[in-house]
Parts: sequence; structure tokens; C-alpha cells
Amino acid sequence: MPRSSGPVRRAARPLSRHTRVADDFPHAQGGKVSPTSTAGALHLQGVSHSYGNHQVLHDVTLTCPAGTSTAIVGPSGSGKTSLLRIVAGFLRPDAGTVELDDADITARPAHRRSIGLVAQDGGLFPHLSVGGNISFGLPRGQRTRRRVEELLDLVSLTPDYASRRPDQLSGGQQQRVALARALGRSPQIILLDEPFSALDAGLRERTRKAVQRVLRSTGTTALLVTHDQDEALSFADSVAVLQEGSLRQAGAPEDIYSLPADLGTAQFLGEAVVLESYVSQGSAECSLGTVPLRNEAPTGFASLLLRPEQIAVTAPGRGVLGLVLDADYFGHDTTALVRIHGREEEVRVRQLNAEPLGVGETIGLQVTGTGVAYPP
Ligand SMILES: Nc1ncnc2c1ncn2[C@@H]1O[C@H](COP(=O)(O)OP(=O)(O)OP(=O)(O)O)[C@@H](O)[C@H]1O
Repeated sequence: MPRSSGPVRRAARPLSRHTRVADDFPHAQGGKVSPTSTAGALHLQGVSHSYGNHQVLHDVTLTCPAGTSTAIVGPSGSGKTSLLRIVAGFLRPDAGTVELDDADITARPAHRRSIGLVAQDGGLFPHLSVGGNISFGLPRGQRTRRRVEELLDLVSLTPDYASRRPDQLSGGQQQRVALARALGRSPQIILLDEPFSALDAGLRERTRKAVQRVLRSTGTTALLVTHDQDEALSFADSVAVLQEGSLRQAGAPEDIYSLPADLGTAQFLGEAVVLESYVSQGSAECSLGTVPLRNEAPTGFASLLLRPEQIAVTAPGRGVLGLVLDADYFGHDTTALVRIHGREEEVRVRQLNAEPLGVGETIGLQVTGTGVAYPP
């Protein structure tokens, strides 16, 4: 992949996406640590790695511009952690290079890289206080109470937390202390290895938003490994999809979601409705009617990708008839599995703020928006 095809920093997102953070963690908006320089551009070029004769990374090329967040997603065993360990310097790739601000750091030992790591469990030292944990990561001259308090403030924890032990903190607070410890050295890059996975849903979201704010306010480049597709799409400026050790696609979350490189990527990032279709002149004919395409596809049979939220439920008589086979209520939305009348095909539909559909009910189905066609 050419260097320019990696993730690209997008314009700042609208504030509305972050307003809840301000309520939950008021200090996380800016903190007292001044933004760092624009240093911290990471570039992986042709990185491959094998454990014994098992090759787990194949020629991975990825660019993370300074100050951006990139989420690495992919199925279990696809090589995400191995890639992170290579960036951290814990693992030396068999081939390829790791570059930081255009300097080749592939052979540089971990402790000489300006990289901080936040592990899944936070990795705090249980025998040290919160202050001790944060001080531990600081350069000798900076191990002062003031600096510890400054870092606590950055992650929206008050100074009195410094004297607590890690086991006296919630999971989310431990993660924030781990982040404060990692940020204390002003690293150019922060590696986050499933840092929120141990937290329950509400705390996870709040901690994630707070961390996102801190990373943005300090201008730190971040690489996040996650199994959670919603987290990847909402947290990062770019998403990189690894499958069997190869980088399948990298780009802005909305691009990856709306125009996935292949059906595997589509199914990995969100629910996918895949229908048989016939493409001609920019549209696909399928069991739900004629759907305009947002990609260029050759005339002929194709698999058509839609997302469940694109299939609107209408009264029978409008659109295509469908029979509700199964329905689930989630509060904010409802989903249903619907068999298209007279066809073998089944589609999942999602409706916001709707009453759950009844199993056995006959409904109408209409596609909104455009689809993506892939060769069969
Ligand atoms: N130290 C090791 N020795 C041998 N094989 C390893 C080692 N570490 C990882 N592997 C193998 O390398 C492959 C990639 O592992 P890796 O941990 O990088 O994947 P992952 O995408 O992070 O997986 P998960 O999502 O399950 O954490 C897997 O098949 C794994 O079994």
C-alpha cells in the first residue's frame, strides 16, 4: 500500500459528539498539560512477523499522522497485539520498518522509544499508591506532588486520589490513572491495548470519551486495539482492519463503514444485509427492488451490501412484502428478522424509537439510500 493510503487526519469532529464528556469529566476538556508538539507521526512499512514458522503479520503498511487516533480491529488472532508489540519495541519484525517522525526506530529498544502503553487491566502496581504509580513513570526531575496532581487533573481525578491504592479505585478510575502514568512521560505515541474491555457499558463509554478528550488535548498519537466495533468507529480518527495478519483496509470510520473493501470487512464492522443482485448502469436489482449503488461495479451478478438501518418498515402494500420471523427490543431501537415474500432471502431491519414488530406480522419493506455491490 502506498504511504499516502493510510489513515488521514480528519477535520475536528463537531463538538456535539463530545458534549457528554464535558458533563461527566469536566476537566477532560483541556487539562493543565499544554498540548504537545506535532511530533509523533508513526509509519509502518511492509511489516511482517512470524512466530516460528507461523506467519502472523503480512507486509503491513500503515500511516498514523501525528496527533491522530487509529483503532486496530480484526478477528481474534488476526495479529493486532503483535502489531502493537512491534510498535512498542517488545517484538522485532522479521521484515519491514517502524518509523517515528521519519526516523527508523525498528531496532531501537522499547525503553528508548517515546511510547506509552496502557494495558487491558491498567497494569498498575498494586503495592504503590496512585501517586506512586504516576511518579514511577515520570522522569526523575519531575517526580513532584505538583506534577502528579497535574496529571491527575488531566484525567479528571482530584488530588486526594494520589494517596489511594489501586484496589480502592473503580475500574474506570484505574484506567485513567494508567493513562495519567503513561502520559506523564509525554510520549509521542500511546498504545492502548483493549483498555476499556473490563469496564461495564456506561463506565466504558464515559472513560473512553474522557481518554479521547485527553489524547486530543495533548495531541498524542494513539493506537487502540479493540474487539468492539462501536468503540473503533466512535473513538478513532481512523480504523485499520486486520484479517489474518494482512491490512485489509484503513481509513476514516465512516468510509470503512459505508464502503468496506470486502464483505468480510463489512460483516466485521456492523451488521450486514447481503442480497443476491444483478448490477447494471449504477443500480442493483435485488429482492427488495432496485437499489442505486455508491460504488462502481461491473454489469452482472453481485452480492449487494445494505445495513439494517437502511431498510425501512412500511405498511403492507408499500414496498416489498415481508414476514417477521423474529423480533428484538433494545429500548433505543428494535430489530427484526424478516423473510422477503416469495423468496428464500431473509433480511434484518433496524428501527429507531419504534414499537417491536410482532412475530408472524406481515410488513412492507423499502430500501433507503444506496448499496455497495461486490463481485460474487
Ligand atoms: N508469543 C507467541 N508465540 C507464538 N504464537 C503467538 C505468540 N503470540 C501470539 N501468537 C499467535 O499469533 C497470532 C496473532 O496473535 P495476536 O495476539 O497478535 O492476535 P490478536 O489479533 O491480538 O488476537 P486477540 O484479538 O485474540 O487478542 C495468533 O495465532 C496467536 O496464537
